[in-house]
Amino acid sequence: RQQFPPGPTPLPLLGNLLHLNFQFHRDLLMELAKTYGNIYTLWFGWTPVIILNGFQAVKDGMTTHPEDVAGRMVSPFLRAMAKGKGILLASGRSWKQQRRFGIMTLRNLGMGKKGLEYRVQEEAAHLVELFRNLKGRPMDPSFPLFHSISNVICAVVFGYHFSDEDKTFHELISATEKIFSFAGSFFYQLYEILPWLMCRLPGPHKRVLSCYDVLSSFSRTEVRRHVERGTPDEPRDFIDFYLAEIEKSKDEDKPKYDEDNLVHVINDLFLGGSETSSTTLYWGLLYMVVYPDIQEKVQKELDAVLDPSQTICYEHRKKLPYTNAVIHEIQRFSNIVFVGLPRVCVRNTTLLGYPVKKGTIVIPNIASALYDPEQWETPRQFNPGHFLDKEGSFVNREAFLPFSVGHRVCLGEHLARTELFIFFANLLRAFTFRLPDGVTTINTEPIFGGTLQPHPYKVCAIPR
Ligand code: HEM
Repeated sequence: RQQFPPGPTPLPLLGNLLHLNFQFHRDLLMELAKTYGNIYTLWFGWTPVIILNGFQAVKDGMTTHPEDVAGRMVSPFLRAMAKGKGILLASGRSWKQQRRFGIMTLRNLGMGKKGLEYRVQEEAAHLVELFRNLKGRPMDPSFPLFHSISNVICAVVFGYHFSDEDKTFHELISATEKIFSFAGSFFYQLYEILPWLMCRLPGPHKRVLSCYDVLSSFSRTEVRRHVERGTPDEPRDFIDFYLAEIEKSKDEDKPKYDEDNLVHVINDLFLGGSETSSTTLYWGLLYMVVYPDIQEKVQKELDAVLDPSQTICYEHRKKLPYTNAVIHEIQRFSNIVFVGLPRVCVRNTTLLGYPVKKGTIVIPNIASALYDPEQWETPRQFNPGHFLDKEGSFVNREAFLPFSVGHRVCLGEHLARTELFIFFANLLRAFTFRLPDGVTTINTEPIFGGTLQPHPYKVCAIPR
């Protein structure tokens, strides 16, 4: 223990798990920093985990020696799921290659008339139509949001999008939801501590592994379909680009690209790209209902700047500082990825002055940056003013790190920002969101899972 930054005394076998009530709760982690400082150690059973707390510690820890902390923790459960392949749960050379290829291909797909932005606009228009057909009747927007956002990634990766009724699509969405809600649960923790036992026992962990297999077998079928169709002259979607790369690298000694990796990259894009943006928008509509004055101010700005039928582009954010500030505040305040994804040191290094050995797990507590009292005027209040100066112009804030920071910063950040802006602006231009008649209270506390989710709620989308 003496080799590590300080921390609460661990118990034999369980370490600090009792302290933590078997979960990494953002507020508890921030509370512990008051006693042990902005870098401290917790024991997860026999495994030490270093926590970085507060904007400065998260930023310095992830960017001073970014290469050294770029490994991903591949715990027994995550290994059983993705086998260290793809991007999200991979490390080392393979991760670097897959990530670089993913970024480059998303950039290529972003260009041209029918690029990523066009896909987002198309899905946002479809969602507006769907809400309009409800004619202001109460509805839970969670599923339609999830559907539209994951259809963006489907169009990009598979080259087509699913209809509202498609059975396969419903299966994929349900599998994704189950995977996310399992993360961090009691059985998940148990699997991490006793993998040799849990992998032999039935239970929710086995059902979630089958959900991941549902995703993988769908991705595999799509890859096969593309292979049978043959490589087109002009690649049309992510799979076309990747298959062309497999062809190019097949004569190398150690080919960098293969179908197995492709399946896991597709899963990562689907998992990373659907739940996150749609949950943020789900929070966004909830906050608009809770703060009708903010909703009204956004609508006034949209009406003043945009024609009613004008297609909304990401570029419009520059003329819509208040709307842009509200979207940033939705992301900051909802803090959906709460403590962030654990990293692993890939070599011996130093972290904020402490020597740290290769293989040590580090958690950059993103919530502590987004709620850092030294960085934000009113960290625990929903306040779009955090992103506005005295003249009402938009200001970027360094401590705004919902996509994390360093070498593993979110690969879909640009796509996510485009989605949030275009969906939010389209929805608020077309509708006023309010609670159904007779409903007077709404719960704004999060449910802890793979991401922080709002409690299910209903709203009426009243056409404007
Ligand atoms: C509001 C939306 C989103 C948020 C808040 C978010 C947040 C994050 C965070 C915090 C990480 C972990 C970074 C780290 O390890 O330090 C991450 C990784 C990742 N995200 Fe996102 N993300 C969002 C949307 C997306 C989208 C739309 C895509 C797909 C195009 C995506 C794909 C990924 C992938 C593949 C990784 C793994 C990167 C790696 O390990 O190298 N994300 N994201």
